[in-house]
Amino acid sequence: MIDIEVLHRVAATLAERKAASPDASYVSSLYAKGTDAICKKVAEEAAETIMAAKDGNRLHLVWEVTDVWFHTMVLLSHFGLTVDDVLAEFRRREGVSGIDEKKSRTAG
Ligand SMILES: N=c1c2ncn([C@@H]3O[C@H](COP(=O)(O)OP(=O)(O)OP(=O)(O)O)[C@@H](O)[C@H]3O)c2ncn1[C@@H]1O[C@H](COP(=O)(O)O)[C@@H](O)[C@H]1O
Repeated sequence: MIDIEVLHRVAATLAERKAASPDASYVSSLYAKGTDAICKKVAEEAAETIMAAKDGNRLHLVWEVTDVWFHTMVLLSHFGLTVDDVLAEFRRREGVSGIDEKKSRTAG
């Protein structure tokens, strides 16, 4: 199993890119364009993920999901958040059945 340290290293690079020139860094250029542009990339990569899945292309699916993860990490970083905030939320939800959680929303 590949460890998740690569996500932490990428997150650290994303934080560093806040001080970089948009001319020299794709991530800095996204920060400079702002929230709407970053969200647009997330939406584009999500659409490409759907197309890869519908084509049944497993390699493209991995590429596109990686693009989605990467661009959502840029979005988190833009808001001062990191992959650790998402991992903490996964930890909070761990073991809570999605079915039970949905039922609890309407209970009472
Ligand atoms: N993981 C990635 C990563 N994944 C995808 N991409 C880029 O995401 C961009 C968008 O992908 P597209 O297929 O939509 O490309 P495109 O059609 O040319 O983009 P548009 O013209 O539509 O904007 C491409 O330029 C990819 O190279 C990434 N760019 C950077 N990283 C990581 O971020 C770090 C910092 O990158 P820089 O800021 O560029 O140094 C890198 O060291 C990597 O670790």
